[in-house]
Amino acid sequence: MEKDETARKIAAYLLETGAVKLRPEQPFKWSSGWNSPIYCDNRVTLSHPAIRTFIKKALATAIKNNFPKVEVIAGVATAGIAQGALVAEELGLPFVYVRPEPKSHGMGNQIEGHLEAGKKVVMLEDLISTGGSSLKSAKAVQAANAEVIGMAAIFTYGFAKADQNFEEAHIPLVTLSNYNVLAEVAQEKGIIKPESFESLKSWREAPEVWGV
Ligand SMILES: O=P(O)(O)OC[C@H]1O[C@H](OP(=O)(O)OP(=O)(O)O)[C@H](O)[C@@H]1O
Ligand SMILES: O=C(O)c1cc(=O)[nH]c(=O)[nH]1
Repeated sequence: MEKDETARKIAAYLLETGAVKLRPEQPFKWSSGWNSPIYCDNRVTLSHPAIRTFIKKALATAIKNNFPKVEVIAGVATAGIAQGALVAEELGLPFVYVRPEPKSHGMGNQIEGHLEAGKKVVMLEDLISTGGSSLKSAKAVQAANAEVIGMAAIFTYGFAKADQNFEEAHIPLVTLSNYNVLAEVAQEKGIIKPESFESLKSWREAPEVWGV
C-alpha cells in the first residue's frame, strides 16, 4: 500500500472509532502542558482487532523499510507498550519498554526487559506532539549504551517544535499518519463542524499559547 493511502486509511480509522475527540469549549491538557481543542487517543485502536492488525503491519513495514538494521523494539510507556510488543512480535525481534522515570520500588528499572549494550534500537511511540516523551525515553536507551537508530509512531501533529527536537537529538522519525491528513479526511467526510475548524485553525497557528 502507498504511504499516502496508509496515512488516509489510519486517519479514517481514528475518526471512525471515535479515537479523535474535539472539545474546543473544554480544552484537553496535553502531556507537554499545552492546551488543545483536539485529542487523538490511539489506544482505542487496540480494541479493534482488524484496525490493530492493520496498524501493526504498517508499522512493521515502515520499520523494515526505514531502519533495516533494527535489532530491538523499545516501546515508550505507556501507550507505546502494547503497540511496540505487537510490532516486535511481527518482526520476530526482542522487545523492551521504557518508563518515563525509573521505578521507585522493586528493581528500580526505567527500561523493562533485557536490553543488550550496543544493540540497534527502534523506539515505538503511539503519538508525537512535541516529541518530549519519546525523546526522553530514547535518552534512557542511549544511557544504557544501546544505539537508537530511529523512532516510529502511528500519528504526529507535525509541529515544527517536534521536528526540531528530533533533529537536535539526531533521531530520524517515521510516522504513519498526521494531523494534516486527518483534517483533510475529516473535512471530506463532513465530520468537523465549521465552528470547530475555526478553533483548530487558531490553535494550529500558536499551539504553545492557545487556551492559556
Ligand atoms: O510528544 P509529546 O509532547 O511528549 O506528547 C505525546 C505523548 O503524550 C502521550 O502520552 P501520555 O503522557 O499521555 O502518557 P501515556 O502514554 O502513559 O498515556 C502520548 O502517548 C505520547 O507519549
Ligand atoms: O500530547 C499529548 O499528551 C497527547 C495528545 C493527543 O492527541 N493524544 C495523546 O494521547 N496525547
